[in-house]
Amino acid sequence: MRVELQNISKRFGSVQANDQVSLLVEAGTIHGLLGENGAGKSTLVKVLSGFISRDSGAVLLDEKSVEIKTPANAIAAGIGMLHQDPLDFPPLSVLDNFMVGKTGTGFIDRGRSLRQLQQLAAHFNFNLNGYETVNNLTVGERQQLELLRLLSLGVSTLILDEPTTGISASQKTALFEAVKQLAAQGKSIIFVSHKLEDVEELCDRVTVLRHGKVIGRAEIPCPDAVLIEMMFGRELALPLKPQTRQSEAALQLEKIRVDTDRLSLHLGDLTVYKGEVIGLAGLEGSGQELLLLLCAGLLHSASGQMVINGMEMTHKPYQEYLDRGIGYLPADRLKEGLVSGLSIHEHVALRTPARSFFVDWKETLKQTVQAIAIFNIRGKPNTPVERLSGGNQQRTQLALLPVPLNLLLMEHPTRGLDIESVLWVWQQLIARCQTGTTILFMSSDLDEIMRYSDRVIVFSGGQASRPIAVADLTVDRLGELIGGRLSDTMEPLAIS
Ligand SMILES: Nc1ncnc2c1ncn2[C@@H]1O[C@H](COP(=O)(O)OP(=O)(O)OP(=O)(O)O)[C@@H](O)[C@H]1O
Repeated sequence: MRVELQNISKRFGSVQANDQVSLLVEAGTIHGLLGENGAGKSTLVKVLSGFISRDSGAVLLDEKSVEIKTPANAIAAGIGMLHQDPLDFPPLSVLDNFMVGKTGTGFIDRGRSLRQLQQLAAHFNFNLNGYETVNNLTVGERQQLELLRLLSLGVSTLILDEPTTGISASQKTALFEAVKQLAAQGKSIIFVSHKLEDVEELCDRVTVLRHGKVIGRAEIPCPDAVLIEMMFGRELALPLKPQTRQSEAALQLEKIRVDTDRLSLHLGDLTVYKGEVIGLAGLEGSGQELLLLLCAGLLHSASGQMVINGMEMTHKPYQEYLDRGIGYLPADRLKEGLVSGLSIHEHVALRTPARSFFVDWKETLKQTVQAIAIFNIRGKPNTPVERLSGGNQQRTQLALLPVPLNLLLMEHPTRGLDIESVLWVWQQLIARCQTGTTILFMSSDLDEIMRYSDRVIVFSGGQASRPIAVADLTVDRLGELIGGRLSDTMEPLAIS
């Protein structure tokens, strides 16, 4: 199906999110939509998929004007969207989720739906069990399920909003294979992404948005520098991470065991040094999150000892961790890091230690204005955090970190951020390391782990490898280590 958006405009209060945006996607092609955080990409695809109503402009499918006011209208018109955070029902089974949205002659045939699910899954090489609860699936598997559901509803235009964030390398390969197959069958695909390597691999052409307007279009292949110049209006330089000398210990762990309902984490002896950056690699749920939560004081160990900056911290209350300058940056910015409904100013007030019973709103407003300027946040003191774009939410989280910061624990620090924000975030973090902050971070982006870590620990099923110097690794080797069994490939950091 040929999809055309003509002069779409959409305003949110004072923000012109889309300003006369036009986009043409020919049937059988994959069209990339690029742009910095807040450029207006999600707004545009939400207009097309019926989640947002436009102020003006037109949508044409196969050259006929259509009115799309709801997601159901969009599905009826053959347009489906795969959201970055799957919009499914986690307590229900895979099959129940697959059947959502199916309308028929009164009752739905579960047996037939199951067969359809199995056929589609086999066709795309997805490993989905209809009776599994969606809660137990990885983000990648939930995405596969949603893709099959949309296909079973007969969509001929598929929108993918940053689909490679949070999925494993093999899931990405399977997804890309499926998307290429769908395009070859004549479906039109819109691919929203920040990752230029993904765009290069998948797309036929791209449209670049900046400040709500179309800034340019390009055929792929196209040099990264040209796309970056279009997205940001300038060239970007990679921040360099100087090598850290291993002198003073910042974090010492001894024979740690952490037990949760899902997983037990076993760690042997580990020393991390002041100013060091340790990358935690592994499939999601392999234990790296538990290590971060333990070091942040948000989870207690069942056994073992933890010393941070020379202080015994095992089983100390959370407030002590805050007092010692230990910061934690969760991956889910809006659920765990920030409080939806509160403004940037209210967050700064919450973070500021109270000198009296009353909040000093004048003083905290001054601090907020300063933080907005220093961290280059696109928002006003009274902007509710959920209205900020992903990159600006991350800048706000960073602005709220304690000073001084001795130990920083981060889950996916740059997930969903545009390239400029990624570089900016790491510039700030490297500067912090040079003043003695130690960083432990987990990421599914192996390039990020290789680029910024001094040493890498690979996790698998609750076990961790000994730290490996990045100089002794390549991205491919790291991928192999993540995919393999620890005992086969490297020395584990397990309790002896
Ligand atoms: N519901 C909303 N209410 C108010 N402002 C909004 C709303 N949704 C988006 N905006 C604003 O519209 C602008 C465009 O946002 P949009 O989410 O479309 O950008 P994006 O290119 O998808 O960004 P990102 O890459 O960070 O997801 C931003 O300034 C954002 O803050």
